[in-house]
Parts: sequence; C-alpha cells; structure tokens
Amino acid sequence: MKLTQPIRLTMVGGGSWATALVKILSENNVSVKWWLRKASDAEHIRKFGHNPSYLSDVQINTRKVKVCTKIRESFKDSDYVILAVPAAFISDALRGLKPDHFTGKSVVSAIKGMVPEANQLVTDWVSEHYNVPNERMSVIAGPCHAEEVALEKQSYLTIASQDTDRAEDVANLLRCRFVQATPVDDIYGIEYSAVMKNIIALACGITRGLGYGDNFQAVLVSNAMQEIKRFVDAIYPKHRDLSGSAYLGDLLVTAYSPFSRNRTFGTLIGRGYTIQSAQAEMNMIAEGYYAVKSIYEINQQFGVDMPITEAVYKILYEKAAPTGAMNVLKEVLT
Ligand SMILES: NC(=O)C1=CN([C@@H]2O[C@H](COP(=O)(O)OP(=O)(O)OC[C@H]3O[C@@H](n4cnc5c(N)ncnc54)[C@H](OP(=O)(O)O)[C@@H]3O)[C@@H](O)[C@H]2O)C=CC1
Ligand SMILES: O=C(CO)COP(=O)(O)O
Repeated sequence: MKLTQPIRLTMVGGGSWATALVKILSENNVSVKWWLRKASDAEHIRKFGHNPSYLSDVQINTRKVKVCTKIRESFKDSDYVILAVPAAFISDALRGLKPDHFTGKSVVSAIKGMVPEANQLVTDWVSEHYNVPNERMSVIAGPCHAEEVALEKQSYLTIASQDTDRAEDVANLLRCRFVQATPVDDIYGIEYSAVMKNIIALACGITRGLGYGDNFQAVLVSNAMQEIKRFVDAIYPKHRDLSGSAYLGDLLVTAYSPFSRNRTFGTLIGRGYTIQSAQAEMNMIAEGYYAVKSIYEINQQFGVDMPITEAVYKILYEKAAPTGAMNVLKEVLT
C-alpha cells in the first residue's frame, strides 16, 4: 500500500544498518530525523549526502533525511523510532531521554543483540526503561545485509510485533523496489533467534579459520538450528516453524556470507587473533561477541543443551583454545 500521508520517523544509529535502512525509507513517503553520535559524520552527510564512515557509496536524500546529533531533538514530533545501534551501545545512544519522549511512538528495534549489562532483549530493555507497552514494539528481522541493500539487491525483511496491524504498518514503511516485508507475530522467538544466529556465525567463522571445510559447516549449521529451536522453545514456548526466512534464512546468510560481521570476527579468532586485535581489525561490531555471554548466562537457569554456544563462550570468555574447544564440539555434533 502506498503511503499517502508523510510519516515522521527517527533513526537512531549511524552504522551500516542504519544507513541501509535510511536508504530504504527514502524510497517511500517517510521523512527521517537521523541521529548519529559523531558531529563530523553528520556534517559530512549534510554537505555531501554520503555517510563517510559506513556504506559511503549510498546516496542520502537530504531533502527527506535531516541529520542531527542531539537525541532529544531527533525524537521531536516523530511517529516511529527505529533503533539501529549495536545493543551494547543502546543505553549510551538513548542517554538523556525519559519515558515521556517515547509517549505515543511506535518503537522498532532493528538490533540483533542482547543488552549486555542486563542480559535482556532490546525490546524488553526498552519497555522496562521507557515504559513502552509491548504492543507498540516491533522488530525488523530477516536475512538482509546492509551491503546488499546498498547495492539494491532483492531482499526480504520480516517485521514481528505482538500487534500484527502494527507489524504491517512498519512493513509498509520498508517495502520498496528491492525489499519485500512480511508482518508476523512471533516477536520474542524471532528476536532470540536473530541474536543466536550471530553466535552460530562466530562458530562457523572460528571453524573456517581453523581450516574446517563445507562438510563440517553444513553439520554445524543444521545442529545449530536444533540448538536455536531448543533454546527459543524453552524460553518462549509457541508453535513456530523455524524453517522460515526470519529464522533459518537469517542463520544461513550470516553463516555463509562474506559480508557477515560475526563470521568474519570468528574467522579471525580461528586464525589466532586475540579478541582485541580481531575487534581492531574490523571497523564494525560483531553482536555475537556480547550475545554469547548473555545467552550462556541466561541458559544457566534453563539448562538447555547448547554445545555450540558453550564452545564459543569458552573460547571468547574463558580463554579456551579454539582447536581444543572445537575438538570437543565435533564429538557431539551428529
Ligand atoms: N549491518 C547489517 O547488515 C545488519 C545489522 N543488523 C544489526 O544492526 C545493529 C547495528 O549494527 P551495524 O549497523 O551493522 O553496526 P556497525 O558496526 O556498522 O556500526 C556501529 C555503530 O555503533 C555506533 N557506536 C559505537 N560505539 C557507540 C557508543 N558508545 N554509543 C553509541 N553508538 C556507538 C557507531 O558509531 P561511530 O561510527 O560513531 O563509532 C556506529 O554507528 C546490530 O544489532 C546488528 O546486528 C541487523 C541486520 C543487518
Ligand atoms: O543480521 C545480519 C544480517 O541479517 C547481520 O549480521 P552479520 O553481519 O553478522 O551477518
């Protein structure tokens, strides 16, 4: 459905995904206030219509997109807020805002990570800190890399909300020449699954870095799907088909694409980089690094069998040698 009234939207975040989403929204009748934290990046976008730090080939339509570095100002008068910073930085990004600033707004998380200090999904954290009712929250999921959006490659998003009319409204903002968007209601299942596929991508990267091949990765990914299902069903029991693109599709793109931040980070670890040197090597954030700690800790209460998550946790947080941890894992995969 074409948007007849202009929609006013706040985009929070200046990285690759925020830039790609701004590009998608600019295809529609949406006027965007785009919050970034770096004044120099904001100034560059205003002057030249490109983000100098991420996806710098993307042309920003500065008639529709107004850039600002003051978070309160960016929230003024908008109907929708899209959150697109890594989960570890969400509290930094929203500092200075109070629950009143969220009143009446539809809040959309495009984040696929856990808030580390709280071990919470982003939607739970936002609801708790800013009193946003669950039915006003939604998430953007699906196998979709920012780099391919920049190239206008055909892509698919899934929008999940407890309120499916709201999910449809958000989907409608994002449908364009090269993006299809489908509304669904399994917000928690999809949000957890999107977090966990990043941990699996780390494992895929680590094994690649160690020299394992496609035969092993196929087994790793199919075991991973079962691990995700066990965990998500334990936390939010609901009938769900995990072969859908928001679950399996997102796992596959992250596990196999050279664009994947998590897979790249894992590959560096498998090759022997330290965590600090792998982080320094990448200009981008691998959410799985934070997520594996949260999911591992949450699972201490649930006791779900999660050998892949445990192997990645031990490598990243207990200094286990990748070779040894993967030797243990390979014995339990089937
Ligand atoms: N990239 C993708 O293809 C996709 C990403 N996502 C999700 O989107 C989210 C954002 O990822 P992505 O855009 O890739 O990340 P990037 O690594 O591209 O960008 C990181 C962003 O975080 C900002 N940042 C870093 N430190 C802080 C801080 N202390 N306070 C506030 N902001 C900070 C950076 O700002 P600065 O430049 O100023 O350092 C930058 O804007 C993640 O949850 C990711 O999983 C989801 C789907 C696809
Ligand atoms: O979630 C994403 C694509 O759907 C992005 O994460 P990665 O870059 O790690 O693949």
